[in-house]
Amino acid sequence: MMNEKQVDLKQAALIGVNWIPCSGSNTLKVFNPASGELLGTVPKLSEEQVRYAITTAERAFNSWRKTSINERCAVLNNWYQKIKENEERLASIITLEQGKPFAEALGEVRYAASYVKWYAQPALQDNGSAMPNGSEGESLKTITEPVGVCAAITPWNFPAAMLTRKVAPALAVGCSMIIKPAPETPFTALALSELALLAGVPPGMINVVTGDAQLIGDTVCTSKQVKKLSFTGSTAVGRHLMRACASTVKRLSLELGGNAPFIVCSDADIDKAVEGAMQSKFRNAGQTCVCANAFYVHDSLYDRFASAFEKRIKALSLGLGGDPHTDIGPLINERALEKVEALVRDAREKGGKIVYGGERWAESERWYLPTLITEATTDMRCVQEEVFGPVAPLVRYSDEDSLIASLRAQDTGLAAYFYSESLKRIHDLAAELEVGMVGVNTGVISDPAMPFGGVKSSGLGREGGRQGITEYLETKYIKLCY
Ligand SMILES: NC(=O)c1ccc[n+]([C@@H]2O[C@H](COP(=O)([O-])OP(=O)(O)OC[C@H]3O[C@@H](n4cnc5c(N)ncnc54)[C@H](O)[C@@H]3O)[C@@H](O)[C@H]2O)c1
Ligand SMILES: N[C@@H](CC=O)C(=O)O
Repeated sequence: MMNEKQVDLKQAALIGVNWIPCSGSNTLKVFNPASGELLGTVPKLSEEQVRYAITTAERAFNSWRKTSINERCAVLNNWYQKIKENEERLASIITLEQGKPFAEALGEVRYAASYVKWYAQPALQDNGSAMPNGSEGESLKTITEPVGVCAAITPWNFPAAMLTRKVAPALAVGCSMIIKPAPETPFTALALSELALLAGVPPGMINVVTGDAQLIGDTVCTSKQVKKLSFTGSTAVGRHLMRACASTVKRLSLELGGNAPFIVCSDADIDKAVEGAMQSKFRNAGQTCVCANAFYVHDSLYDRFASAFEKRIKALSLGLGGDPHTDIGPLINERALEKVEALVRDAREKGGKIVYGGERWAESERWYLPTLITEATTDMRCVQEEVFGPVAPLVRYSDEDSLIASLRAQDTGLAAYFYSESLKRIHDLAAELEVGMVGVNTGVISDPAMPFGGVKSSGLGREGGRQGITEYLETKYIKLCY
């Protein structure tokens, strides 16, 4: 892994071909979550500068939309190659500003690149249809057109993948982008955008605006020039942006918070379930939107599952992201740590048994110990809310129908996981769970070729797969009489 000097962090915003440097004290400071050290700064753009970025994106859109699919896909392929050639550098930036172990950061860069490669396929694009049996003298058809200038607001937990998952399909169909990265992790977005320019993405097609979230959000949401907003982040901010977009009736994609149940059915293979639980819970120290949140374990194998899970959790090693032995990095900031502490305190007060962990790491206050809570109950906050940390509450259940009914009543609906060896149960449960994505006998579901997204308050729309393309297209119906 490289250090901050070796990776040469781009401390600027990007509008068109211009890198806007920091000036004076009007800057955002970016810290290394593992050490608290200042990594660098990016400028806080003014409203006028954000408006200028939008106009620049509109100008770029007006020529890029006329290019051929093959030309656009060739540029995306070049971008993919540049990302691959720079994967170690990009992964180092992610570890420095986000904290995840370097191997996970490298995994994220490859995952991010896979979206660029996926959307570089011309055959994915639906170019409309014709009605075969139109009446004599008329033709009925539809064509698709890029929606126009788009805005992407992205979170800190997957600063590379959440960006390419939006930008690649947008560019593929001809849209330009204004990107607002999370203030904690702007350098990954800036490095990816620099590589896009080097790959031949025309200036203005990708603009990175840094600064005050509220100001940038209000400016893009109320701009008539911006035709679509794609947001990934918390449900609270998603709701706010949805309201702000109402004035311009903007197209919206919202990838919001989850609370994924992980069910271990009475006929589950315990070893496989524990393996899946480890992968699903502790990736990025639990700071993943599709992380298993609470575990619902059938009474008949609760104790065996808990003891095998405990053994694996105790073997996790905490440390710096650059250390190849590290499984768990720091949490992103003090606010995140305090939230996890509050949820564990609440579980303890309500009778949860802290079998392992339950506090900050003695060696550094920036890490939270991987934590196992048994005898968790559904009234606990760590079961009801998205923990976003390395805490695994285990709820005991015996009646599957009432469990499913209570999960269906949840407000969130991003992902769900379950382990079972019965074909009938697999079929029935996958249908009954009210979520956008289901993992059956696996703890890992993400794939660029498949639609990612949630239902209920977990969001609107899908990213990835063929569906990810249609989010950036309008359909036009043409009736031609001759
Ligand atoms: N469904 C998904 O695909 C997905 C993926 C990753 C993360 N998430 C969710 O994101 C959350 C964690 O990320 P977070 O803490 O960065 O979320 P967040 O909502 O606080 O921030 C996300 C982005 O929104 C920006 N933002 C905040 N307030 C804003 C405002 N008023 N106007 C405009 N922009 C604003 C932030 O600066 C950041 O760029 C979790 O809930 C997680 O589940 C969801
Ligand atoms: N890690 C997720 C994104 C949300 O955090 C993914 O698998 O795409």
